[in-house]
Amino acid sequence: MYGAAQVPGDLERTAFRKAEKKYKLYKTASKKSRKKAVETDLSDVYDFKLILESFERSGETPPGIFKFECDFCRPVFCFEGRPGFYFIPGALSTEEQCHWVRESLTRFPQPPNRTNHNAIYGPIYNLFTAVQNGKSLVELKNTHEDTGPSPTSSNQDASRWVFKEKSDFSEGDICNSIAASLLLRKLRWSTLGLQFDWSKRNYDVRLPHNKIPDTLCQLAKKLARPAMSEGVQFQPEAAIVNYFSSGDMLGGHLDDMEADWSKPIVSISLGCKAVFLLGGKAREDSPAAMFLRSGDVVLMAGQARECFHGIPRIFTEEEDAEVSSLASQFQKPEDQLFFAEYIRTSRININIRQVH
Ligand SMILES: O=C(O)CCC(=O)C(=O)O
Ligand SMILES: [Fe+2]
Repeated sequence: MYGAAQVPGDLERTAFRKAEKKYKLYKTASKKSRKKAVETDLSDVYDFKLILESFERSGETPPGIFKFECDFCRPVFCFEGRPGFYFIPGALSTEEQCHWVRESLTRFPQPPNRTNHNAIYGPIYNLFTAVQNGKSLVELKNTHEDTGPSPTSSNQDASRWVFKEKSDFSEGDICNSIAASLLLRKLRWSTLGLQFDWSKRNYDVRLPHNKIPDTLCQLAKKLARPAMSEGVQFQPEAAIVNYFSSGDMLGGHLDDMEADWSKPIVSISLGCKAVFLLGGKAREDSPAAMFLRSGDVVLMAGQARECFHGIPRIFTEEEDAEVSSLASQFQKPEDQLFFAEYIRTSRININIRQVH
């Protein structure tokens, strides 16, 4: 799925790679002033917010795009010549977006769900609470000390990582420490339901897991409807949550580890605006670029499942991110400000899959 082996020379030459280079973030080299994003030519990027507004005014769509006829409660758009790809602009209300941002930062990274931090620290419980309380994850030298249930249970004889307040430890007692706020910044993915094993690039059904939360399951079933055949229901079994901060990208890839490609991947965008590339079945095919905003939903089913896609860019500068109205919802009570602070410069993508 991600980072499949490529010959560097070939990679540079493909149309997909060219588009990635065109849209990725470049910063000015200036040492004196704050580094700024170099301006990107975004004139070829489809903007479904504008397409929706114009459709609501005139009933018309731009060349190459049509409104998909279905009984979904919001307009769904498709590209001519790209079957199986559906774009639902503004599918989630601001309230729903807030809810899923909270869940993505609090509940989704909780064990037995795994995150990119597992490999280094073992399972970490209550990361977001630790951020709110200004804690650090510290590696204790003396592992005989009884500190109660450890956030890491993987290896009792080796080091133990526990959250502590700065005032609770002296540098001599510990080997290493990392601020919880930094761990949250470095959170890159979490997996829900059946656990995806990145090293084997497959689902490992033997790994302990919880079912996808019921509310997410219900939402995904509803959102999947435009891409489902009559009388068939989407069965969410796994989800990957991607967390992006400034400069992060998701390289062109296929999601091909699910058994039935007629079933869609339901992909929800939250937070900062991004550019999404939808390519063809080969990396040599020119991709279409489109903005993804908070609340947008994309479905990829059937032939679209065979198409390379990726995120070359997220916009974290205030003037481009289009996230301030979402962030302003997290004002009260006081502890909600951590969500606002996070989402102002981050993007979260929840993509839900039927595995079998
Ligand atoms: O972040 C996105 O919108 C796309 C994510 C994606 O393609 C994936 O996780 O497979
Ligand atoms: Fe994907």
